[in-house]
Amino acid sequence: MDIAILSVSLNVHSTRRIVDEAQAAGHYVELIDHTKCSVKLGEGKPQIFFGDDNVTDEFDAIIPRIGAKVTRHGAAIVKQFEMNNVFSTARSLGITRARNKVRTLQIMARKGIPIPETVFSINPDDIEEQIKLLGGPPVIIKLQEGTHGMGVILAETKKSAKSIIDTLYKMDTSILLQRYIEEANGEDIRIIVVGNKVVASMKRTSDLDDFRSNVHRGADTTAIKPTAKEQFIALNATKYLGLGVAGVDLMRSKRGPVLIEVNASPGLQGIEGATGINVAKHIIQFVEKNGQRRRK
Ligand SMILES: Nc1ncnc2c1ncn2[C@@H]1O[C@H](COP(=O)(O)OP(=O)(O)OP(=O)(O)O)[C@@H](O)[C@H]1O
Repeated sequence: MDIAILSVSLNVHSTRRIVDEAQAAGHYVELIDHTKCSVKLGEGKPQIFFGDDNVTDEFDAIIPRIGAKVTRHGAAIVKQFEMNNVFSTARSLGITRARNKVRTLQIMARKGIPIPETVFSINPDDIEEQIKLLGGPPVIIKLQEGTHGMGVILAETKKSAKSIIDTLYKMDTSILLQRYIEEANGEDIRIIVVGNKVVASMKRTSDLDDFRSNVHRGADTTAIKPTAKEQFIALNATKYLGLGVAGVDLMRSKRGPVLIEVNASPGLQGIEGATGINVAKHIIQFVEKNGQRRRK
């Protein structure tokens, strides 16, 4: 097959892993930097260019690894490949939905997937009420589009919560407020779903002096077998968002597992290291099953 990885650089570990596994399986694989792609619409079939190269009909499948900073343009490029009937491991709608935590949680709430008690608002006159809706402090304050744990704040008192929330509202920053799941003890669970199957799972445990369990924040990782309920949540969340490949983050709260967020381009280094599972190979096998080989 001819496969394009949509990623900004081959120096990204996860991109490299996917390229290596695709080549090992005998596929032709090309790195397409979506930030250097243009689309021409108008007369005839829409054309996709990578620099000067017309890549409209070059690939049987694409694997998007769209970073946080260029989600909108990246998703538009994915959409164009989709509209031209090229298989993608992530639908463009899924990429944009997963990018925004409020959007993700709204969809999960409608579908009955358990999530932490969450409030979103932009009203600075009503902050005490909003904190009360979560049962009072401590509360978690999150940027709607943060990554790697940046933009996740624990406010332990009403005073600090009020001043932080007020500042962020006045700076026109989109945030959400969440109950602090203290009982999780700084642990969360990352489940990797590939094509409707749970292929790998790990527990991430935060550093002693941090509540955030992101690998980028120095969390420890161990392989786990998720419970049947956790697997159910991960598989359904991925399906509802429209993603073929996803990293689903859960926390174990006192009322059971709750979904924190879904990542459309999950990092592979942490999970492959913790579990010894070749996740990149699973992704390539998923592409082999679903990509339409073009007639040349
Ligand atoms: N409601 C909460 N209660 C307690 N801890 C939380 C809560 N929400 C998030 N955390 C902690 O903060 C970490 C980062 O949160 P979250 O995953 O929402 O942010 P992120 O910046 O999008 O991270 P990533 O880029 O890895 O997905 C989580 O891994 C978890 O350890």
